Amino acid sequence: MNALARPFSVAAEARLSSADLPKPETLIRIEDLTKVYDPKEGPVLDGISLAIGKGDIHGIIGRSGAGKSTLVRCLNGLVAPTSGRVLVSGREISSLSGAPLRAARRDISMIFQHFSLLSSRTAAGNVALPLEVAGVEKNEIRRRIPELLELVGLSAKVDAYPSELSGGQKQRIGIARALALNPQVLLSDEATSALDPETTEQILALLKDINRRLGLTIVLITHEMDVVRQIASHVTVLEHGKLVESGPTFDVLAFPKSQVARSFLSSIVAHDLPRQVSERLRPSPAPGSSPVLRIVFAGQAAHEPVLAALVEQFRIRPNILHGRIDYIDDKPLGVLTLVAAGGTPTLPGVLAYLSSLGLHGEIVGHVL
Ligand SMILES: Nc1ncnc2c1ncn2[C@@H]1O[C@H](COP(=O)(O)OP(=O)(O)OP(=O)(O)O)[C@@H](O)[C@H]1O
Repeated sequence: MNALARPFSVAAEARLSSADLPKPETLIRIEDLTKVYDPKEGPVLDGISLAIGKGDIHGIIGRSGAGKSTLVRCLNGLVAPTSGRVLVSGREISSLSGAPLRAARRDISMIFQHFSLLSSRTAAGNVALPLEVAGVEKNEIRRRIPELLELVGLSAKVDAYPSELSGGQKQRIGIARALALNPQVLLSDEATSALDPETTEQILALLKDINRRLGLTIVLITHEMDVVRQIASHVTVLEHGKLVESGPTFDVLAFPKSQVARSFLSSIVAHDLPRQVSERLRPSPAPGSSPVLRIVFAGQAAHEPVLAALVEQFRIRPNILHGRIDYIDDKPLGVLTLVAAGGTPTLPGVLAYLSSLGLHGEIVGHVL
């Protein structure tokens, strides 16, 4: 297939945005959640309301100190909110304590950045731990361990101690342990932050696979938008304890409103200009210059013959510089950058035309 035609045709799949699909059953409901640790510091979480669907992989992203860990710890009752409610499967976690809270927590397990494995126990011993604490019979534990280790691809390491395992293998054990009691929700607190990019990709693929096979709902906190792009079906952006943006990952990343989400789009399109062009790029038009136009193809308008319209309607001679497709939640997001020769006088009309199609058009600069 012609590489330049690809953004148009594949983007058609994006028309089936998750926004168009029937809404899944809500598993986690967060209602007007506020947390104040120190009244002198103000709220760390400020009026957060959010619904997370059953079977979703929901990314919570924000800069350091935005309140991500606090929010996730409110979901399993490790942190008690100052006001507001958290309901998981209709059960109000934020009102529980003691034995009922411990019982509810069996349904909501967690994996951590530094794995939190017991160094004195083998892989099998670590996976057995939650089963032992829950009072599961020895025979049943013996049956479950190989099953769980197989699920995470580590059957061969049953007798290995954590010191004999790589970071990725330790996290696999952490995941097997977290799944031991068949939870409905898995919370992931920066679970790939200590891993190299290749191992991160493998662990994210494993989480996605487990999500699909078991229908497990995953809530993951991260400061890396690329983790969200690779795995999350939905994303919530936190800034200074406030929810600033939330929705299907594709929609948030393709049409970002917050600075955090916008910076992702800039990062995937920032390096797409050939050096000969970027060096000649000027912020303002000059006599004889042509604008450099970047078009982001996403959503409804993928079937429109945009390039033909630029030529016929706006008398532009497009010179394609770069085309690229990224996949977000398995949906394509296409970016096309071109010199719009002869297009300076009609630029406002071009941008209005793209906008009327729901496409994002942007003037990157001007070249002579
Ligand atoms: N137990 C606590 N007592 C007092 N303040 C706390 C406590 N836990 C977190 N905070 C404060 O709450 C704010 C938000 O912290 P939190 O860990 O929730 O943010 P975060 O987005 O997860 O940050 P990071 O990415 O750095 O882990 C920070 O200012 C932090 O110092």
